[in-house]
Amino acid sequence: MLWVKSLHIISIIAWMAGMLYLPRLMVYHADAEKGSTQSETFKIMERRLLKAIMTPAMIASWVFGLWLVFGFQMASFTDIWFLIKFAGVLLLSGMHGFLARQVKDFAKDQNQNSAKFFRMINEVPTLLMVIIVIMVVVKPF
Ligand code: HEM
Repeated sequence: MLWVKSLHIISIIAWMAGMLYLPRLMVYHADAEKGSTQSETFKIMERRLLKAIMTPAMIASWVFGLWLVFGFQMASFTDIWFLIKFAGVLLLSGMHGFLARQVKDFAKDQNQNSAKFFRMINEVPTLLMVIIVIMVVVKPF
């Protein structure tokens, strides 16, 4: 079980690193001139971060997390802390999908959102992470 938990935490660190960094890249990308070398470099950085790191890390986080639940009965859907954590994880996964959509829009030079928008969006994964970690470690409910 501790091996699976370690793999769970390792994959979450990789996923979260991307979830915190990708919107930050977009803050700068939104202000870069379309077609400029800088904008093209951001496109490559965003695509690689998403495809090579974030998506595999998200899948691994889910696999190891669900393994802890169903393989080792570490949590139950009747535990309030777990329901709150699970809701946080669903929102985080939704945010991942939203960012993947933004990467596609940037790749087509069709981004409509401002740097300020991405700066605000950048806070969402941080907030969700705080809630999720408190739920799973403190288990206050
Ligand atoms: C993807 C779906 C996920 C599922 C099904 C899941 C499920 C679980 C379960 C059952 C445990 C063991 C609980 C315990 O030790 O009592 C656990 C541990 C943990 N999870 Fe997740 N998790 C998921 C995603 C996440 C995410 C996104 C984060 C952080 C942002 C996270 C952070 C942690 C941490 C830090 C631990 C270790 C807690 C401890 O050992 O005290 N998990 N997870």
